[in-house]
Amino acid sequence: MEQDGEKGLFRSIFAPLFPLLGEIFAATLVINILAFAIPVFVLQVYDRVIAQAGLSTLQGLVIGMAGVIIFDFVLRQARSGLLQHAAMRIDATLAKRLFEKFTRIPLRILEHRPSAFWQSLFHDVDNIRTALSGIAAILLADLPFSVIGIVLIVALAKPLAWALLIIVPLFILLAFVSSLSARSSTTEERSATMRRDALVSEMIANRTTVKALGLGSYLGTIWEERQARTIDSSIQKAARADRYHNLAKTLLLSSTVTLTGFGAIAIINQELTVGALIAANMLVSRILQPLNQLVLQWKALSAARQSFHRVKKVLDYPEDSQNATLDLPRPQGKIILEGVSYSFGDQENAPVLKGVTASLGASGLHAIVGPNGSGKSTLLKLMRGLYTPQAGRILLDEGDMIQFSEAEKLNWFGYLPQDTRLLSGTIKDNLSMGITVPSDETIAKATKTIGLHDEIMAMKNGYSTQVGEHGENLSGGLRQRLALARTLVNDPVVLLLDEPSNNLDSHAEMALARLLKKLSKSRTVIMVTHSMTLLEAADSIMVLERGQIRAGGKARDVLSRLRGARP
Ligand SMILES: Nc1ncnc2c1ncn2[C@@H]1O[C@H](COP(=O)(O)OP(=O)(O)OP(=O)(O)O)[C@@H](O)[C@H]1O
Repeated sequence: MEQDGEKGLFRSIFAPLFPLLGEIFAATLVINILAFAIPVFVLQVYDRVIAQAGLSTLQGLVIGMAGVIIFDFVLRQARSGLLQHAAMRIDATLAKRLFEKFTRIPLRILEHRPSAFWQSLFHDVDNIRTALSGIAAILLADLPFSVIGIVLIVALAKPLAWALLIIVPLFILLAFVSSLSARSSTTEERSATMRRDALVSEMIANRTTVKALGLGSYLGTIWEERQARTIDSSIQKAARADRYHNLAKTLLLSSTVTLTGFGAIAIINQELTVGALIAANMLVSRILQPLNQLVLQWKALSAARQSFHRVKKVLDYPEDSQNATLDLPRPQGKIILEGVSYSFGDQENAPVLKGVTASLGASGLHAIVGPNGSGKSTLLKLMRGLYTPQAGRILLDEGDMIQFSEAEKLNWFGYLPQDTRLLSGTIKDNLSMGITVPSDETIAKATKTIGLHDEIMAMKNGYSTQVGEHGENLSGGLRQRLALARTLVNDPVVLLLDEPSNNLDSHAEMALARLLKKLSKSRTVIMVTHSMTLLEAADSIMVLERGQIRAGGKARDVLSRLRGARP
């Protein structure tokens, strides 16, 4: 099954390149035929020109060889160009597929792996391109044509042909053993590099905290250990590759001595001419050189093979459903939770949510409260369809959330995460990047609703203001309100807000409470909050504790019960 999938991906990537690969094959065939002209030339010079003082033959041979050398150069240049072109096309196809896949993989899988893992996949595509356009690919392309050399040796120097039966399999065995060793050392090196890169990317993402808390020396110790591991695995990989390469060189030298020794005996026995021995030696090295190089290049090929395997594995991950099967009408926005349970990862992890049952909306302002870690944010992500419950169902109106496509959920839900981040670009970019057909009117409508439009217009660059990486050029409060406006641009029917009053002062918090109350007249607004101002504006409150509903009902009743329960 796995094999089939891999072949399938291979075929789908290489099939459009068949005409190009055909040209590469033809060029390689001619290059390899031309390569055998030199040994034949040498044979002729020794056995005819020198033996018979045939200067005119020599003249003809030299002119012919000059033509061969020029043609060989032109063909090699053309083949390199074609290989580069094929590798670029493979890179472009694979990288595009990987990028699209990344945007479609369910959040649970994305969260399961560190960011360094996802970043390294794009380096994997680079690895594949480099291997396919480099010397390793040329060697592989040349390899099958060694058969021509073997046939020529049998024709020119029959008494030496038996030696090839020993030497060539020895080289193939060496290349095979070297490939096994390259595979394991590439895996070790990659895992060490990934651990180091994970630390570096976390450190860069949190550079303010690193600076403010003086974490330099703490992180420095961890970095040194990981960097040392990376260097160590790199050195070990190189040492293993060198060992096999040196072995291959020794084998090459031994082959020359063996062939010359037995060749000399054959000449003495008059079974071979001097020219044939020299030509045979040239032919053997012509066959063995690529095999020798291949032993060295195997680490690049092995790395590319493993990269392809990893990319393929990720391309096989499941996807969020993308396209709607029916053109459904806009829902009312009623959210029903039926015995919803959810746990992160393995079985031994205690479920974060246990049999949560509730009905929220349609319309109204609903709050979810509870201690830290009680599962509030997880429940909000489940309602947005970012996670799928392991037991129970979540319904939007009458429909199970599972059946809705990502496009439908994007249209119907506005979701504000707890840790809101903007992306590099302008204010306008950030407000319009989630909409299929952005218009200035819809953007301005959203910012006016939040009361942000005038504030943005008063800025020097207005909607063209650059927000910086993660929105760091803006104040926390402005970032939060822009993120809120972003949830409104699609005019969603359900608003899911995780701690919407984060970073807001009391004045902005009161304005937000009024705004949410107004919005909740025509849509369902569900918020996770600890803000008393927002809770007092809510219609209903659900209290979560250790993943279960401890209390729920009208906000007034729940608040008075909670106040009464306080010591
Ligand atoms: N992506 C994740 N992978 C693994 N465990 C997670 C993940 N997200 C949350 N958890 C765990 O699930 C539990 C509930 O987390 P959640 O963020 O839903 O709680 P919360 O009530 O929103 O907490 P807070 O009020 O602190 O934001 C916690 O124990 C948390 O460690």
